[in-house]
Amino acid sequence: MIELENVSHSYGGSDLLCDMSLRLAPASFHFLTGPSGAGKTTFLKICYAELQPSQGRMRLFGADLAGLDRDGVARMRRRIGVVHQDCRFLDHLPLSENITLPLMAAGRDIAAEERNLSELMTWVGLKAQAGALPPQLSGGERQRAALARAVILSPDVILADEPTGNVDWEMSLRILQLLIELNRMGKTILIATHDLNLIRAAKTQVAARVLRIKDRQLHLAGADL
Ligand SMILES: Nc1ncnc2c1ncn2[C@@H]1O[C@H](COP(=O)(O)OP(=O)(O)OP(=O)(O)O)[C@@H](O)[C@H]1O
Repeated sequence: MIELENVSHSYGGSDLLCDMSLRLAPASFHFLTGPSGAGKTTFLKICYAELQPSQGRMRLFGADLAGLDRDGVARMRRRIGVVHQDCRFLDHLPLSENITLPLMAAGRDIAAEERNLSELMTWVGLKAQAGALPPQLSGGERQRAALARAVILSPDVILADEPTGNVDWEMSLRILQLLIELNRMGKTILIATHDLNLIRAAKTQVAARVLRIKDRQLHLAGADL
């Protein structure tokens, strides 16, 4: 699904990520952890081709990114749903319109997707909030809405950057459960998080691999987590 080969990244000449290789297999479940500022968001941006690494090779769904034109990259990116750390809603648009924005961007007929939207809003428990504006939502509602938007195009891979960052434990477990359900439907999941308890909770239900960024390197964490 996503393959990084000897990928490194620097900002302004200062090394952040060094020589990282990773292969996310279909229907796999991964966590990415590491201290604040270690480069987790940067790593995710490379994975969904928002950022081109300073060095190394990237393959999305078997295609080498270096050989794709802009349209080709955009096509590959549509197969990846992203839950951003800050949710990134347009505050003047109702929630339902925020969630359908990726459909518009992909040139799909929104009217034909009404049932899809309705099922998705029910799935994330936000049917009653469809007409609300993003600033009127709680943190947990925003995170679930961001997840709904990330999956509206039925992506093969979901990348989530701190999807439980600002919510209590009960809501964290609810969001985790949604991601586990997506994985059981065959989606590949990569979650960046600081929350080791969340990782422990997931490991009771799925065979999750835990990656850690430490000293600019990517490590596979042991079972001692
Ligand atoms: N566009 C940028 N230009 C320059 N430096 C950047 C840029 N984006 C991030 N950085 C720096 O790279 C480092 C890693 O940032 P990043 O957001 O990837 O870390 P993170 O592990 O996700 O952090 P956190 O857990 O706090 O969200 C930070 O020192 C940050 O200031």
